[in-house]
Amino acid sequence: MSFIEYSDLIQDGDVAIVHLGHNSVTAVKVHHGAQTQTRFGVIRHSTDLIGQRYGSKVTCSKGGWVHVLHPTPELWTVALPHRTQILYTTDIAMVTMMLELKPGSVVCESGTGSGSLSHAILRTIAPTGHLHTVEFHQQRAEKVVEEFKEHRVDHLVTVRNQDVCKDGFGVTGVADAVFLDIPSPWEAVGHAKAAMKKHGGRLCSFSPCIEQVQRTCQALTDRGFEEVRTLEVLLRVHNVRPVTLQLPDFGPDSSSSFSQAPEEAPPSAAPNPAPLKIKTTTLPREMPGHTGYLTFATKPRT
Ligand SMILES: C[S@@+](CC[C@H](N)C(=O)[O-])C[C@H]1O[C@@H](n2cnc3c(N)ncnc32)[C@H](O)[C@@H]1O
Repeated sequence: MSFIEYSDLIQDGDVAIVHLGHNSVTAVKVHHGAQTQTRFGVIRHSTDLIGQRYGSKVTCSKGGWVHVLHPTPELWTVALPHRTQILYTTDIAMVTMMLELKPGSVVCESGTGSGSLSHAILRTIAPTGHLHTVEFHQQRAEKVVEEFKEHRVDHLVTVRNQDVCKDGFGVTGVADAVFLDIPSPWEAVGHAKAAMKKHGGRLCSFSPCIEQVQRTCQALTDRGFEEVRTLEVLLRVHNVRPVTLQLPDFGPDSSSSFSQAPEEAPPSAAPNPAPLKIKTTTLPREMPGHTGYLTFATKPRT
């Protein structure tokens, strides 16, 4: 198992994602002899997991069952232990596209936080790219190093425990793209520019507040970045459901010859038309709210 390569069978040492039900997943480190408690009973790793195929339905000790899934960055985002606020897949998808990430890209990121975005970046830039990620909180930096090893993506990433606003990314002239998710991104714009390749690249900054966006846009413009754009991704999932529509009865057809002489028209005894059964969509009553603004910019060739 690795977050960047699929394997069929669950093996000792893997990190597997246990799907317990709708919106309920948990990550499990698989070890010979270990057990995991769930609300459906115990999962015994040696007999229930190791050697089974990813995707298998596993029956727990109380008779309930779960599915055991191969890890992906998307599943990790919903299963990971939160140390910070994290980026979710809706924003991550936009970031990946707008930063033009691809296999081989070199990316700088700060802060690393809980590593939600980092895992998605790593999957995209593998097998030849590299992520330089900077986190100034020591325990968070150590925890994410441990997780990158467990997920077998550590060869693609360098974690630096330093303040990006003071010390930068620790690399110069190598990055195709830079991503910032820190409280004062405008203080890191100069370091971001220095980390980027001479022939230019893309930058994204994620901020929850518009005041942060204003200062970041100003700093980007002052430093010669171009195509500065801010957007917000709001996901509206429509409910697809069957509806039955009663067709309206408009009375006798006015275009028929009877319409010229209404007194000659037969009484409209026609039965109501049969109701129409169709599938349609309705808007959600509630929508996930604001997460943050994504500001994108291009560093031109220098
Ligand atoms: C909101 S979290 C990032 C979450 C991350 N994008 C994810 O998806 O998991 C912000 C992180 O930035 C770190 N941070 C804040 N200011 C920093 C700085 N100047 N240098 C390095 N890290 C910083 C914080 O310690 C925190 O862990």
